[in-house]
Amino acid sequence: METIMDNSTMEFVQQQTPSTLISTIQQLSYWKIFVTFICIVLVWDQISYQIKKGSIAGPRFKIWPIIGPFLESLDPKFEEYKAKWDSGALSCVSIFHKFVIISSTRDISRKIFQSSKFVKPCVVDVAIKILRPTNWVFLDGKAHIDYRKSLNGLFTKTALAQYLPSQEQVMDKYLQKFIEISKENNYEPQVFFHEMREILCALSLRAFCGEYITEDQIRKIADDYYLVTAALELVNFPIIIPFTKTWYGKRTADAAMKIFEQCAQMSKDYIAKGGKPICVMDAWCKLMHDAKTKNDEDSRILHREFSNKEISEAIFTFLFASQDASSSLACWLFQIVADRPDILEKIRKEQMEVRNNDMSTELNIELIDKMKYTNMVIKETLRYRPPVLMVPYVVKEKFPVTPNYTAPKGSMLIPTLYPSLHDPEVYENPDEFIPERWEEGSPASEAKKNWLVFGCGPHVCLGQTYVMITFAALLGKFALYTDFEHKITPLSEKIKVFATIFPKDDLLMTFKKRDPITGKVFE
Ligand code: HEM
Repeated sequence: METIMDNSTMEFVQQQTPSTLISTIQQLSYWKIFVTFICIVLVWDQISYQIKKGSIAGPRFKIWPIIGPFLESLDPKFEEYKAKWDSGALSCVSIFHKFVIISSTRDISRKIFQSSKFVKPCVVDVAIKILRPTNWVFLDGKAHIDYRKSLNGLFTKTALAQYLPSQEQVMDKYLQKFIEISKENNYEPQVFFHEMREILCALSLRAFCGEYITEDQIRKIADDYYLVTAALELVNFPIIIPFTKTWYGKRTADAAMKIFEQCAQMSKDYIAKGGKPICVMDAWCKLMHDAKTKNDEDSRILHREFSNKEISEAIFTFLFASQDASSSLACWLFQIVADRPDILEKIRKEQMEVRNNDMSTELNIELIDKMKYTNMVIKETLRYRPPVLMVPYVVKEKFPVTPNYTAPKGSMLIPTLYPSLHDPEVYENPDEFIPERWEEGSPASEAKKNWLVFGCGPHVCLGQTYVMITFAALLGKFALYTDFEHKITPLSEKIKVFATIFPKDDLLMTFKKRDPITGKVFE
């Protein structure tokens, strides 16, 4: 029934309402105000979630009000991620005020990677403090593209060839070390997860800083680096409080960058004296040095004089980007190859052939180019167990991801890599490890769009060629000079998520000395 009020009644109500409201509020206890406020926040939290969610997959309501699945995110599980990817091409969760959208198809993931107008890489708040706000990785748009152009030259095949001799020395040293550690443990399988992280850190630091960095400095950075990984976990307190994870992480990063600054100056001096580049820093200093004398405007802009601080921050980002992903690859690669003696045998055969059975052959790019089968094993490992499962981006402005869904500004948009790499239409029996699927001209090798291991678009991995070359060299040498065994446990094939992914049993292995010519194994 409609109620009709005359003018005088209306005036009365208008005059009375504010004071009635104030007196009603005055009569409310603090407790009632508090409860009302909480109710409004809870209702708003649910409504805001519904609006942002729209038609995409995700929990019908925020089961845990406000916090969402925060507690689950403290201990991420691969199986839970997988269930999320399987739930829809786009799915969502909301944790506190953050709305997170996950894409699981190849084409939507590629679209996100390539839409720098709408998205930029998303980092946890504390990363800006640890990597420093001045760091190049936080650049966006044209500034980022221009900076990348000046760095791309440090990771070309020609440049990488210069770093191989120093890397080979590191491989030889750790080969002996792995054998000694195993011998001390009577060749009983033991956890090799930490050793894998250490060798990868040492390999990177030698490639990046050459001989300017000492063995002690390498060991110190390798030992402490896990503090940086822990500080940059997805869920961490954004303010740096003394003696917390983030504080230790920042301290470690600052100490490493101080060392890199000193190395940068040594490299500049060496190149100024006409030295030949043998590491990333040298290659960078040489580009800067040559640009000064070149009559080429572009090259002078790209290779302007970078300060030692800038170089040190960039080198730290290389270490940061490589350390976890490369360690993950190393763990899976050694486990998988050790568990498949037929594959190991083929690698050994190829390694002997490319060296013409001459064990004095030193590593070089031509040699690595010939390691076709070894390369296929590495590619298949990256496909089978991609170290990076997802790459978080943040939406800069409303982004029409599909014709039916627009991602709201400020939300987190996460393209995933795993589903594209396990797509049964491209990779037959995707959950089986089959290096031969990478033969030239095969469906897998032709499906370039599915190869998202290193991302795609303007932020595509700077180190991808470095990864393929370094690992072919590493696996080849270990296959020739060691006999390695892996102890299979029920957890070996299970995936543990720690920034990247690792075998859940932390890789139980043992290494014995092997004669590459006769195949004789020494105890
Ligand atoms: C198995 C090892 C590695 C994997 C799986 C991997 C994967 C990735 C992925 C998925 C991205 C994000 C790409 C995107 O957003 O489109 C990335 C970025 C990056 N990676 Fe790697 N990476 C590896 C090793 C390395 C190494 C060894 C280096 C350095 C030498 C490196 C340097 C970088 C850098 C600097 C970026 C950021 C590039 C930018 O923002 O412009 N990565 N990597």
